[in-house]
Amino acid sequence: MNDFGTVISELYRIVKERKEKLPEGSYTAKLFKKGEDKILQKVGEEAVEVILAFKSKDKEHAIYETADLLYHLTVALVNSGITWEEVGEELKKRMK
Ligand SMILES: N=c1c2ncn([C@@H]3O[C@H](COP(=O)(O)OP(=O)(O)OP(=O)(O)O)[C@@H](O)[C@H]3O)c2ncn1[C@@H]1O[C@H](COP(=O)(O)O)[C@@H](O)[C@H]1O
Repeated sequence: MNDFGTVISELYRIVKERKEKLPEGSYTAKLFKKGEDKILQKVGEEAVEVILAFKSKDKEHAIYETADLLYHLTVALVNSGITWEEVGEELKKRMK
């Protein structure tokens, strides 16, 4: 069992570093170079893929596509200067 918070924080850190350094050969850097419209388009595409994966009732496929969406959401968050901690705070506020 991994600690989801640790994994998502580490992913955020790596993605942020890619934005700052824009290394050659990095898919993440390529997304940042293409800009916001491309990043948000990928979030939309991956969301549709998540829906299709859940409809397929294939658990492994659903997990794979959910991870893809979370990665692309992380890129969108970094691009907008929003942290997963801020999203977590919003979720916490809703807890009853
Ligand atoms: N978690 C991911 C991750 N999930 C998915 N992907 C990439 O997302 C892409 C999605 O595939 P698609 O077929 O939808 O897109 P595509 O046709 O390749 O490209 P587009 O023209 O549609 O953008 C694939 O190239 C995957 O490799 C990811 N790429 C990177 N990461 C993380 O980001 C970090 C930095 O990686 P680099 O981008 O390689 O530096 C890595 O350490 C990982 O932790």
